[in-house]
Amino acid sequence: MTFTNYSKQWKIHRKIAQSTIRAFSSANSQTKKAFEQQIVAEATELVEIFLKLGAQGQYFNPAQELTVANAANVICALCFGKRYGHDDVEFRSLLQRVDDFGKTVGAGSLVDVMPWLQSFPNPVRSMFKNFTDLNKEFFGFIHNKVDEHRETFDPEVTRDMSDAIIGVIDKADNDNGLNKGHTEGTVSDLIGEGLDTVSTALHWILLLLAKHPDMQTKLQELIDKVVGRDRLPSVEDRNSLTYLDAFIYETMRFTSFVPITIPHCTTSDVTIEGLHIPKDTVVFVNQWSINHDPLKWKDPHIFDPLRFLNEKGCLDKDLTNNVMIFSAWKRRCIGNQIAKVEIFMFFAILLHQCRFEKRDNDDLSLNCSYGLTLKPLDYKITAKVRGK
Ligand code: HEM
Repeated sequence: MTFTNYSKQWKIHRKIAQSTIRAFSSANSQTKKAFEQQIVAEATELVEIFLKLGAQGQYFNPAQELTVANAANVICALCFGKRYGHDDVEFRSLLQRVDDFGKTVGAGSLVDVMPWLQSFPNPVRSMFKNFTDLNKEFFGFIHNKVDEHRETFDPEVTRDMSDAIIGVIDKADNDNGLNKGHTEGTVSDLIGEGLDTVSTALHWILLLLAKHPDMQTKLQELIDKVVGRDRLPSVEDRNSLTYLDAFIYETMRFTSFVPITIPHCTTSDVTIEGLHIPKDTVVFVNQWSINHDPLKWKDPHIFDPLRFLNEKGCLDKDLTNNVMIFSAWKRRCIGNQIAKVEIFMFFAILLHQCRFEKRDNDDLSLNCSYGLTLKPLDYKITAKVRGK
């Protein structure tokens, strides 16, 4: 779906994916609760792991554990009904594939503009071949999982998103033009898009928390006032924790960790502000530039979550709507709602339970590695338990 052209069939496909996500996250109060509980369980385990890694003031790189907690245990549980342990070999290897895919795609390829480079041996051709091999491996993994689901499919019991999608696409009576290949395609879109993005957001959030201890203190004072120390934060607390959401929006704007969207293509000749773009031209939305436009943002290169709060401490909706990270219009990300809930819950629980600190003489670089998402360079922090 993600890489298909706009068409009637794509519209049906997207609708199916959207309603599957809704059915497992926000369709009614029961699904909302189940989704939230799943995140709480993963975030609580993540707290334990961080505290263990940070025992006796040791410093650690949080990257892998963040990816496993979010990716393995939230997205894969939704898609496959299976939760993976933090040391699971099968899962670690899937994560490696997704990471390599991100790096290869993000590196850009001259093959895009000079397809004849594929015809003779050269470094660009090798990279393109790697990319093709990675795709094959990743789809092989998804294909096996979906096939296991097909073999044990029971129309009376929908165990997870894979079952739901099989039910609507494979077993559908009506001829909606979709076939079994679209079932695997939908599952791989959800896994592929949901894996890397949310954990990258959390990766930046931890870095920025450790880099700005004064902000971390203010966030923790607020969370203690609203939630107290006797229970964990919940989604219901969100309206009273606007500073947390402001911090999340500012992280998304400031880092713009999905700097450009998936490639799109003009469906007709178009002229924008005098610039002629012919039909079938590949175009991208430059989200980074929108999020750093000095005409829209005061001091765009300064990290300042308070820019999103008005004098009453409420979120300024006009400003939060201006943050461009999920793209816009017809191809806007369909996982944006679950992503926001996931990020908020992980962030709130980690903040409530731990204090994150950097080494005194470490400035924590804001430079990033370039892939499909912009990730912080490896950094180390420690986590200290927050008392009652
Ligand atoms: C912070 C987290 C996330 C960010 C920043 C993000 C961002 C994006 C962006 C920029 C696009 C491309 C839109 C375009 O090409 O114009 C996209 C597409 C998509 N995203 Fe997300 N995403 C996130 C999380 C998720 C999650 C959790 C899921 C699903 C479980 C998901 C599923 C999708 C799908 C299926 C598409 C393709 C939509 C289409 O082609 O119509 N995303 N996302």
